[in-house]
Amino acid sequence: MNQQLQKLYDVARKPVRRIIGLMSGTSLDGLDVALCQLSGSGPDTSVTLEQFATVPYEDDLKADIRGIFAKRQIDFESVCLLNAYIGRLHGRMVLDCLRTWNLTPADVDIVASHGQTVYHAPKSQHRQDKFPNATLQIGDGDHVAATTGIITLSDFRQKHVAHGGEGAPLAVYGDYFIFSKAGETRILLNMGGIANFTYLPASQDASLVFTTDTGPGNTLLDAYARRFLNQPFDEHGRLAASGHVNADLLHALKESPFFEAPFPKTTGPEVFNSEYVESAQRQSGSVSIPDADLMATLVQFSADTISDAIRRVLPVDKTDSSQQVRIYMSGGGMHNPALTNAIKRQLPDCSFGRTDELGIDGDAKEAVLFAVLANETLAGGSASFGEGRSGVPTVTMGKISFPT
Ligand SMILES: Nc1ncnc2c1ncn2[C@@H]1O[C@H](COP(=O)(O)OP(=O)(O)OP(=O)(O)O)[C@@H](O)[C@H]1O
Ligand SMILES: CC(=O)N[C@H]1[C@@H]2OC[C@@H](O2)[C@@H](O)[C@@H]1O[C@H](C)C(=O)O
Repeated sequence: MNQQLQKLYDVARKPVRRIIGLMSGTSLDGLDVALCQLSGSGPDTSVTLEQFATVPYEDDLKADIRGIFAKRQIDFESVCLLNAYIGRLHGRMVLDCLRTWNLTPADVDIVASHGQTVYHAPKSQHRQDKFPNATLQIGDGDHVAATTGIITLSDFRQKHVAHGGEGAPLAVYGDYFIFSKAGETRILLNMGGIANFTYLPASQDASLVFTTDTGPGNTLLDAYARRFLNQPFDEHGRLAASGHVNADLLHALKESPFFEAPFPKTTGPEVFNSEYVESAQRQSGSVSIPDADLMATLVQFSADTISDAIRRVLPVDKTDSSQQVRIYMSGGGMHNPALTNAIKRQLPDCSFGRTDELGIDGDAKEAVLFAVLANETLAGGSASFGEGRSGVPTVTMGKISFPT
């Protein structure tokens, strides 16, 4: 037998596994590296976050990725080169983190690598009958495995698509196992480039849980922070806080059919980008509003569409205290008070916290998710999310790369 297969078998049978989860999201800020200890599987999964780091991307890498990111027409050679380059780079970033943490690759069982999403095209968006839902992540797992010497699971989204899903959001598969609690309805709200939430009812009924994207989180705010401030983001939402919401523009921004579509659904910067904003500005006669007003309106747009989506799952009876809902925030948007305060104003019946209070640093949550998905593929696989449910297929995800 191939010795690597034996190793994989041994890892799957270990009582406790050490898995490094890697996530590089739509914000292109860097690679999130989460060293996790995992035991059990399915609803019995237990995860401890041992170490976490975000390794920032250099400006030239950001520019290279932006050259192909979420664009319909690109230089195809760049995709080919970046696929190998990002895989090797992520591998080297893992090695750097391990050195900082005084660990060696031999101390780690598995790397779980999301890669870099470069294009996301659910059928609702591409609207071409003969093609299924589609999504593409690059940064090939063989390069991560060969660079680190650690068995790597990668490309988690394709199996989801193969079973009729949109390849995202996958958060439900981790959130349900780690964060659901009998007797408390929880909403796990992640505000990255795109915002999404997982609904975890107090009943813990697996057939009711789901994750859905809600629309833009920070992606439009970042695009205009680069333009207006020459900064990667509007620190603490200061520019937004100094402006006024333009009601006509806000109304035009909310016109996309995405917001009316049923859950679960996904989107990306392929739809919500500066062309989208410019078109809404033309439509609403707000092309020359001050920079601060545009930023304030974009924050309100993210906050309203997040709150509107969450409101759809809130219990109707507000007087029943057992039905109170707590929202646990994660992702970079939780650091932007202009955004979080606007959401809190829209959802006065909910209480708010961060996933940190549940033991997982909100900045690390998505990287931890991929460690949990890898754990499930190796050691679990029997948990069901309700047969035949649209958008939440019962599958395990990730392709296996041996280092040699
Ligand atoms: N101090 C801050 N003030 C304002 N915004 C912030 C701050 N810190 C982080 N952010 C926002 O968070 C973003 C990074 O968020 P995160 O790392 O969660 O995104 P991501 O993982 O790339 O996105 P996605 O979940 O869509 O893949 C930044 O680009 C910025 O918009
Ligand atoms: C295609 C893709 O990369 N989608 C990301 C993105 O970032 C946030 C949101 O859009 C979410 O749907 C997803 O990532 C998280 C980790 C998920 O799958 O749950």
